[in-house]
Amino acid sequence: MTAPVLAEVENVSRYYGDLLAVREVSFSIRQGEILGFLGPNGAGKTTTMQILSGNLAPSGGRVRIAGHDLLAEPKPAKAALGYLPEQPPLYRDLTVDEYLDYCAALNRLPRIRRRDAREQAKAKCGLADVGRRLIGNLSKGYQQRVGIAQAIIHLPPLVILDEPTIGLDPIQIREIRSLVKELGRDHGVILSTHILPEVQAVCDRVQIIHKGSLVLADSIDGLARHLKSAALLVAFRRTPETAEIAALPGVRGVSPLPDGRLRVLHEPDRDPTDVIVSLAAERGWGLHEISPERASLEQVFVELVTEERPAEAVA
Ligand SMILES: Nc1ncnc2c1ncn2[C@@H]1O[C@H](COP(=O)(O)OP(=O)(O)OP(=O)(O)O)[C@@H](O)[C@H]1O
Repeated sequence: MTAPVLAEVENVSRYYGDLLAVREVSFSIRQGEILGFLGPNGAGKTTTMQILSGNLAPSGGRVRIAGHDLLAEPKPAKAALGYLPEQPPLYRDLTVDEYLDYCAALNRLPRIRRRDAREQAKAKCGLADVGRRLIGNLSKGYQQRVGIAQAIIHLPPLVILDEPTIGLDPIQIREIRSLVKELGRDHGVILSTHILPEVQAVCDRVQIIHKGSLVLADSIDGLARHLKSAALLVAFRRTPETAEIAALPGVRGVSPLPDGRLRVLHEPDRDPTDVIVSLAAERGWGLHEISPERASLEQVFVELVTEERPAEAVA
């Protein structure tokens, strides 16, 4: 059975004055998915997250959360989502328990359920031992856990996290990422980030936003496959002069690698594999490896966001 759709975003745009910060963005997320919303600084991630969470009105388009239109039926729509903004709304002078009680009340949980909700959220976020500590005295990593706990205290099906690991040290980053992954078991999660390995480590799907437009929507594996590499890795038993390979049609350059292989850069639509294979047989080069080089996710990201793409290119 297909999991229910938790959020549907249709052609959402947002202007700030004359600046079109988000341009006709559409996507959806189902229960059990962790969707990475990836983009460089200023791409429009926070604006999109604020719109999705009902904190900012779109200039155009529509958002439905758990089947409820966010503008027409804000109460049930907002009850179905939890939101961790880029700047978590923490009160430094409250204890963790006091703050989470307050958040439970804000989310209109019946008084009788608040204590259980607080304890469950603390348990999920690794906060069981710090309920009586002042938030201001906690480490940044623990403060972020409190931020996540407030987002899930009312058990929303959808959780939206805007840059949850920003400003954390490497150990805290690892802990928060594994917490996000755990959240993905019970909730649909939208994770906004500018860090590609974060998406790789945590998400099932990715959407790349650049200058307000989605430039790619794919699975994590699909993202890696998305850009065909325009280079071959070639190994011979008797390596020819690089000039011989460099002279082949479509070849842009040849560079020897430290492990003895050659990296043959070629024009994307002129793969010289067949020519190299037959020449190697003819000239006795002893070809024993020839394979396309796989672009790393970093390369894919850089290529996608540094080239201008028409809107139709969005998957
Ligand atoms: N309140 C605002 N008024 C005017 N322009 C804004 C406002 N908020 C954001 N912008 C602009 O809109 C664009 C998108 O910003 P947004 O914060 O959504 O991007 P982002 O991808 O979240 O980046 P970052 O990670 O740096 O926050 C940027 O050019 C930004 O300067």
